[in-house]
Amino acid sequence: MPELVFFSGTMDCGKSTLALQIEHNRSARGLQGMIFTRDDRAGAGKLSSRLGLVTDAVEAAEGFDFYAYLVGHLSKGGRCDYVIADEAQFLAPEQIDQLARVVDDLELDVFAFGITTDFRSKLFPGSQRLVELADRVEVLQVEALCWCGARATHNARTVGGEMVVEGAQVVVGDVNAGDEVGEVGYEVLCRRHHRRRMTAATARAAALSPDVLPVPAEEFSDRPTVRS
Ligand SMILES: Nc1ncnc2c1ncn2[C@@H]1O[C@H](COP(=O)(O)OP(=O)(O)O)[C@@H](O)[C@H]1O
Ligand SMILES: Cc1cn([C@H]2C[C@H](O)[C@@H](COP(=O)(O)O)O2)c(=O)[nH]c1=O
Repeated sequence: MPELVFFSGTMDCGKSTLALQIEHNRSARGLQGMIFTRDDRAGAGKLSSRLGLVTDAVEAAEGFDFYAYLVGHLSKGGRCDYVIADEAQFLAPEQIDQLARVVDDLELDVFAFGITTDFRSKLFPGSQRLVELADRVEVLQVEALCWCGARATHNARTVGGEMVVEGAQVVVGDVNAGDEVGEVGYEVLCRRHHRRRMTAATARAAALSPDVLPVPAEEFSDRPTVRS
């Protein structure tokens, strides 16, 4: 039975790499996939992984109709054995409905890849629809880590290294960026540090702050004794 599968995780957990691996393994067996993406960091019509691999893809911009596109392709004698859709969080809910229709009516597997929540830890509309419609939601196994070493579960947007909670939902960008003043970047965090808005940079700054350095004993002398 063909399936709609949503491969989900934080930024930088290997979603695009897995998309490229699925594509590689299937094409190695003579299957022909149709690859879609939207607003990849590498530019329009590209599906790229931080491991350095990149492939051409059809840019599924706003208003793009997946079902109509694939019906058009097949009816012109084109071949398509499966579908890959990367950066699926950016798709509109109607486009996810079209992908479900591709599975049900065209009987093609659809593998969608994307982050579930935005920098405010709110669902992207496309990801919400995928959770609602997918036959399976697969959380990626290679876990991205928070600076504290815990599993990263949330995506933070940073400006000058500090986490921000205001701004447009969609701002294309990357992790390991945003350290310069005014520069937007992203950082994956565990929930605890996302809630506390504590990024690697602010944690580092706090650790260096005189407030948390060991305080000489005489400075405590005028403080009341804490009873246990
Ligand atoms: N230099 C590197 N060596 C080994 N693995 C790397 C390197 N750079 C990135 N990676 C791996 O690639 C993952 C990011 O892959 P990518 O497919 O771009 O992520 P996503 O699409 O989920 O944002 C990282 O979590 C890491 O496991
Ligand atoms: C959290 C968050 C992310 N984005 C953007 C930033 C990147 O361009 C993509 C995620 O790509 P990845 O391959 O998963 O790293 O999404 C955004 O626009 N808004 C956000 O809140």
